Amino acid sequence: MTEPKQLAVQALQWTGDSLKVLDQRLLPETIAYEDYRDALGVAEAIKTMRVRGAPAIGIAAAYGVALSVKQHCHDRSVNWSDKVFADIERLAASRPTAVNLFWALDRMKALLNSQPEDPVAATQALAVEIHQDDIAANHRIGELGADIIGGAKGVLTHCNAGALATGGYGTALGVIRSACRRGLNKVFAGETRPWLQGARLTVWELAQDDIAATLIADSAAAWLMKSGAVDWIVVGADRIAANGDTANKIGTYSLAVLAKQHGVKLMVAAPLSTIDWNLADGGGIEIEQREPNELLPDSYNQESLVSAWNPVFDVTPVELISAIVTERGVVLNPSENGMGSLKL
Ligand SMILES: CSC[C@H]1O[C@H](OP(=O)(O)O)[C@H](O)[C@@H]1O
Repeated sequence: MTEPKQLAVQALQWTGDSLKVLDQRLLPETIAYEDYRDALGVAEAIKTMRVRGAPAIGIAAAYGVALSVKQHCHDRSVNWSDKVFADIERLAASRPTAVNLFWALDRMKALLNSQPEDPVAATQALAVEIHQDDIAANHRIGELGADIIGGAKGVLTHCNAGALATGGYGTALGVIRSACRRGLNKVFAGETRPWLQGARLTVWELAQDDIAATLIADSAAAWLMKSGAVDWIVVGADRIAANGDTANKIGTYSLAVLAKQHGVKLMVAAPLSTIDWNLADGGGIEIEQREPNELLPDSYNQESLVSAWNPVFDVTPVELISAIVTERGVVLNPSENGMGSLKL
């Protein structure tokens, strides 16, 4: 079994005093990194989806806090931590659904409230730790997920839950990478309208690792399942409630309903930082609504009669999920077995 290689192109790179962010709006045609030195810039990079993907959003926010501390902590004229906590609120307001953002900010706030002797070094070290822990978690998730889907005829994934959405290696794509190293040779990716994370990011990312993927239109998923070509759907997550209900990219819920109809199993692959233990079920998950112009062709944008409804996540009830895979372990049939085995 060959060692997994780190994807050459990474969503985030910490330079020691700035955060380089790959602008994913430009992929796959253009690989361009932007350099951020303050929290406001990082918040904007998250809001505009230069960086996207639940774990990657959390990691970027952690670096944003470290940049804020570096920027403000030498300003002895005011209580510098007030400025940092104001920046933390701006980071928290960038996108609402991925709980990893708030999980990372809570860890940074707890560190700051402990009043470390060297807050610059301490916050940078924690941000790096969050980043590296995510990569390690993804490799573990990949292996545990591959143990389950081993021997699958084919796998369908949705959106991009890869190295581009995480610290590296990926969650759903981590499972696919690990399974491909064990012989999986049929991977399908949904285009994932309207932002096209599948068509622009997933098939491109997998190709960087010499993994061939077949792109399908989102509307072709049912016909693909009926053909018998796939026996698993593997996706990431943005927020998993305590009962296992899962928020993920819009279209995941319809894939789950279709999977049940066709005897296909659904796997959710996510680090523990994606589980919101404070939320009993998925009913309370805030679903991000993005601008209509991300969906509407430009020609319609001037037409007042034409509008667009653009929720960018949906919630899959736990009853439709066959396996939830985390770095701490796997829950099979979570609606029957519960999520307790994943809790500290
Ligand atoms: C590894 S989690 C990636 C997760 O985030 C994506 O959403 P977005 O591209 O809008 O940030 C999508 O839901 C993926 O499953």
